[in-house]
Amino acid sequence: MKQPLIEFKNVEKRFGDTVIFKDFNFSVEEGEIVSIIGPSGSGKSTLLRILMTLEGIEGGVVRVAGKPLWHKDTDKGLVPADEKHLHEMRNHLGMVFQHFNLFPHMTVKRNITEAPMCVQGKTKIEANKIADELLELVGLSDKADMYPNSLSGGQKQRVGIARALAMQPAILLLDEITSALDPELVEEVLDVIRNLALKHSFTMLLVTHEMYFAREISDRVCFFDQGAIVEEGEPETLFIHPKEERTQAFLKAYMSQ
Ligand SMILES: Nc1ncnc2c1ncn2[C@@H]1O[C@H](COP(=O)(O)OP(=O)(O)OP(=O)(O)O)[C@@H](O)[C@H]1O
Repeated sequence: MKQPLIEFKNVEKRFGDTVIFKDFNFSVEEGEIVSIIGPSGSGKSTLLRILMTLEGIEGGVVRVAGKPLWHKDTDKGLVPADEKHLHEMRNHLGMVFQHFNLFPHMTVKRNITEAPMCVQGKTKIEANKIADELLELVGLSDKADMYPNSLSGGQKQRVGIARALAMQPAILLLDEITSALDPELVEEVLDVIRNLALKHSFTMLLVTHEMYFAREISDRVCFFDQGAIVEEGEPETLFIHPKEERTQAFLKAYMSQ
């Protein structure tokens, strides 16, 4: 059987005494576009942060491309896989953050070429070629030599997407990428993601509050509450005929906004 690209198995995650995930199971197959929706504080961002090993776990297994991110040590409990292995895993994942996280002292182009050169050992010529193609993809070829602080929020986020794609990841993780934007800038960013989904068949895992967008582009939508998937399914089924009361109440509140 084909391995999922991402797999959480019986995962436990706590912050101090607060349990975020208990016996949590979740997976994403290659080629799938999965959206996670749900109320604030339900653990959606934590899920992505665990994948990026920005957060640890207390139990269970998280696998990326079939390989675990942590292993068990008899004295220390769960410890991250060695740096070489994590480095390899991170190459499978590209993350776009809510607040862009661009390097302010680097030009747009350098923001995109930095990781391919420093992490993947690409030459400047190779990295520049990738950056030029990606800047074209996100419609910002004319901004290559500008610095992030001279761009609009929507343009910054499009650079954020290009930067994540520059590492040629197998999956793109998108953490509420439009929630820090003024409403008139949201569509230009969503258009880039639409294009990736429709024309490039990219595997994606999105945490989003953009319900209409999740419904439009996802293969599967998961409604998350209190660290658990309450309900999941194809968007048309989940959005039109949610079974669970919690899903119904959440969608009613969000879709009427
Ligand atoms: N570093 C941390 N230390 C302690 N608690 C944390 C930490 N990070 C997150 N939490 C808590 O974990 C819970 C889940 O947070 P998370 O950010 O994953 O939720 P979310 O569903 O993404 O919320 P939102 O939609 O508001 O971004 C929240 O109760 C949050 O306060």
